[in-house]
Amino acid sequence: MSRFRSMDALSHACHNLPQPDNGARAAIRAREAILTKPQGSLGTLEDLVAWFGSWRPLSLDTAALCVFAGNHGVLAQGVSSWPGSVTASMVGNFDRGGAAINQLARCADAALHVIPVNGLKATNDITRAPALSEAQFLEAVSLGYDAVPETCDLLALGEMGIGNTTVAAALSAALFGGEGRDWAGLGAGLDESGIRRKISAIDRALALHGRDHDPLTLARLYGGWELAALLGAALAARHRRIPVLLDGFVVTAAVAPLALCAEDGLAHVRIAHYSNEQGHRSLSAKLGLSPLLDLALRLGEGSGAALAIPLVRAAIACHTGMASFDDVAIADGTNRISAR
Ligand SMILES: Cc1cc2ncn([C@H]3O[C@H](COP(=O)(O)O)[C@@H](O)[C@H]3O)c2cc1C
Ligand SMILES: O=C(O)c1cccnc1
Repeated sequence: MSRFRSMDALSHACHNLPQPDNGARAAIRAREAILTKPQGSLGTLEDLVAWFGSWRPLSLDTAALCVFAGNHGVLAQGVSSWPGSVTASMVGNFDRGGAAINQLARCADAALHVIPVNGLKATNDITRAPALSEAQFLEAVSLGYDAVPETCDLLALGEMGIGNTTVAAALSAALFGGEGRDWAGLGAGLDESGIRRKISAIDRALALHGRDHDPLTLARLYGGWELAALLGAALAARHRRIPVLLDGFVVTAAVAPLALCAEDGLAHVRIAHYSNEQGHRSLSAKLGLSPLLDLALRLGEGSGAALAIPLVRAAIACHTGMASFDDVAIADGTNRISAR
């Protein structure tokens, strides 16, 4: 039985969210100002620690990286240069430790959880029918919600699903406006004719389902198994006050409906990097979020999210480990460091 038994129950959970602790944030900002450095000189690290500390205490013992995998009926429209069987092959590769994400998770000291959704059986083709029924959508959101480890201080999110840049583009267009050509990118490597098929598939899906639905229904109509699970995981993290690092275009599109359900619905997330997938910059701008890194990645899997975990660790280490100007004055007797 799904945790969320109806769209209303899910909608209620998306509209009633814990809020950041603004007192904790202000205390962090105040301490930042007395640490032994010029004001503001740690830039985005100062923003990161204030963000993290508005959700939970400043220690990062356990980082978890959840990668959800799913397949897509829209592949029948020739929108990817890879067959759907590659999704299962890559899940096997993740399990054996041979993928990029295995190496990046290890470098980040993050526990990698790979979660195939619906036995990797595909959604409907969104050019012909809703991606998922309500029951299927609720099942996938619930699975994602329950996949977030009980004990983790930071959650990074990734995905694997051949064809999923097409459904992420369609969902982005449905949520924020525009056509296929505004949101379709190269995905895992498409040629000219492939891009034309992708744009056409997105436009036909938009014509079929329309945009005049609530954000969760749009996620159900256009998204897919792993996108719904990602939304559930981001929602669980919010309810448990766990900060979240999003990966690239697909993960950002998957959780974007939360931002439209409630003002500040994504206050607990940061986008880890600018993906080179076309559409990610506009999507980040629509959400009012500035990605942390710009490394020209266009992989998915959670690669960018894993790379940003050490930044959060670094931000917390500076804030908690640095001496204040008063500490220095006391330690060396008289020599207070001060501006002339
Ligand atoms: C070998 C391989 C490994 C990947 N790892 C992530 N993706 C990425 O590419 C897919 C999306 O691209 P599209 O929409 O064009 O199919 C997703 O699985 C995404 O995670 C991969 C793709 C391939 C082929
Ligand atoms: O940014 C992404 O999420 C992405 C980019 C290319 C391929 N798959 C995913």
